[in-house]
Amino acid sequence: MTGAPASAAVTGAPAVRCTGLEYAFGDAKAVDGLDLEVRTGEVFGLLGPNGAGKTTAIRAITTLLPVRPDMVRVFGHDCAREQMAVRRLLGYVPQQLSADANLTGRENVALFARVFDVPRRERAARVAEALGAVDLGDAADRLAGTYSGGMVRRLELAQALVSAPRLLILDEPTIGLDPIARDGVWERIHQVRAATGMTVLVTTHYMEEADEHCARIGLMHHGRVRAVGTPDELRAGLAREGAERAPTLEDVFRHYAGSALAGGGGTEEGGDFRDVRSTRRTASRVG
Ligand SMILES: Nc1ncnc2c1ncn2[C@@H]1O[C@H](COP(=O)(O)OP(=O)(O)OP(=O)(O)O)[C@@H](O)[C@H]1O
Repeated sequence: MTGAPASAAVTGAPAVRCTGLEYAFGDAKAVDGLDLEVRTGEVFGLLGPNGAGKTTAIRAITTLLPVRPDMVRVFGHDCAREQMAVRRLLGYVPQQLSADANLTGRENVALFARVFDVPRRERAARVAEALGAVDLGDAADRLAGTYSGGMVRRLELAQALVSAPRLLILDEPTIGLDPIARDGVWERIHQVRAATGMTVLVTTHYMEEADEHCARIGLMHHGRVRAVGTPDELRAGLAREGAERAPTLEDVFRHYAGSALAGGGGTEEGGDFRDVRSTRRTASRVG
């Protein structure tokens, strides 16, 4: 991938800083005093049960939901006052399907390149580069509607990467995928991150995925982060509280959220475009 764009105006600032972030839908507080810091260059996982407020927090960070000044900063830029500056630094893969089944992979990514203002003369090369980075070069000219579930997610990853973001935000990128397709998505994320130094903020229900792929994890429950640390720190923290046996991350989660998270799941092939659409519809209904 092309290297990250010029460094942020405010050097030394964390990739994301939320300070007392609140967001309510009517009377219902979806995010309720969230404090969160995502360090530059790390993969940070926001973990929590349905309704914990993960997606709402993510949408506030992406500037898709309005927030008050000084509640959320991205590389030092205030999400309330400097929305465009924030957006220029972001790549976002939402929970909802963002690829169009009736366009080819290349056309889907090209559309994002236009929306994100990739200079016209660089566009074709950047689109090809993004598709190559997620291993879709050979399938680039097929309709996305013919892709498997894993390919659809990788296509959405390419859409988010085409603008060479400094911060990639992924909302449950592997939901409904089989373990092989999940690994395929993560492999590409790690490759691009290693090449560009981009920061990754990801939400997931999958404990084992967070354990394996995230440098640090924030456990979210009822609109707030209840515990934060590396997976080892979180386990060690619970052990110090007198757990009878060596605690697992699942134990840590139960301790803070009082319930379990989802385990594995998905079909062997990672489903197809329609499966992805219906899994995510179901997921958003459940939420
Ligand atoms: N558009 C909306 N209108 C009203 N309430 C909403 C809306 N979006 C989310 N909520 C509510 O806000 C709370 C937090 O939802 P959110 O989607 O942020 O949680 P989540 O942790 O992302 O859950 P999931 O894992 O299911 O995606 C929930 O109680 C949810 O029902």
